[in-house]
Amino acid sequence: MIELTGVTKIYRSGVKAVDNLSLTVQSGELFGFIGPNGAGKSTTIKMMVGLLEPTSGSIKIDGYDIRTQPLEVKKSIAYVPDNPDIYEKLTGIEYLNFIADVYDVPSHLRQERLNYLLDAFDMTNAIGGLIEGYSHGMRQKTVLIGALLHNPSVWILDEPMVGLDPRSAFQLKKMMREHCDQGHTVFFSTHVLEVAERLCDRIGIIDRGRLVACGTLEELRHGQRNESLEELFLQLTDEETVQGAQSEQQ
Ligand SMILES: Nc1ncnc2c1ncn2[C@@H]1O[C@H](COP(=O)(O)OP(=O)(O)OP(=O)(O)O)[C@@H](O)[C@H]1O
Repeated sequence: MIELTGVTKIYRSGVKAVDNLSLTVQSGELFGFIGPNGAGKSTTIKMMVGLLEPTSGSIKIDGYDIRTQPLEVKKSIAYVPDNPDIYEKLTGIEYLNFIADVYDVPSHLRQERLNYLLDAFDMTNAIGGLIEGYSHGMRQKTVLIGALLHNPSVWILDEPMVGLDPRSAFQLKKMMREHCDQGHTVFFSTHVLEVAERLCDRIGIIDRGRLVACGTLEELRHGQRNESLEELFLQLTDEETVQGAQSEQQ
């Protein structure tokens, strides 16, 4: 379960990247987080995983507060950043063993999970090679495998499908769904609205740091028409529409 309450982030530059964001993702839910470039998705995610400190507000993951119980949170989560920048001078398997050591994954479980994940992402043959020789997609898959190795309950993934080939993307989406069906939680950001539309139980739309909509697709449509998520997204994040609605309320 993920709980954000009144979370705001103002960077030193003065940019308010996230503005009083509150949302809850229940256990068993697959939650998609979408928004235009620069809307505040990665900033929100970095605060959820403890890489950035919120200016105000609180964040709890599986009941643990990221500010006061950061280690408990980090044991409970898988984090995949928006860019797979990893140690190039290691081989894939050296990197994964390093991550498994950091997370204290026992050796018998380590081998079992490695075999499963390497096979699932078609990386078994490549994992002995140096990361500097990997393509973007291979690096992304190595990061994903590392993030899932300690079998965390809450997956927090920043644009995880970028660079993945169709088979790997399919595999990841299947694993995300299965993880939630087992009662766990997945929160991921994406620009691919069709994926969010088809995969997610609920969707949050962030624009200029504010959560402008949150709910099931049906709820986002307000029960009115059969609008696609793309149409809803364009309406909700259109500057003129938003300004018009705001001035009507005043
Ligand atoms: N380290 C930083 N210092 C100052 N401002 C930042 C920093 N990182 C992000 N920002 C600003 O915060 C705002 C939100 O950025 P963020 O990266 O969270 O957006 P995003 O929704 O993830 O965007 P994208 O879809 O392009 O990845 C933007 O205005 C961005 O310029």
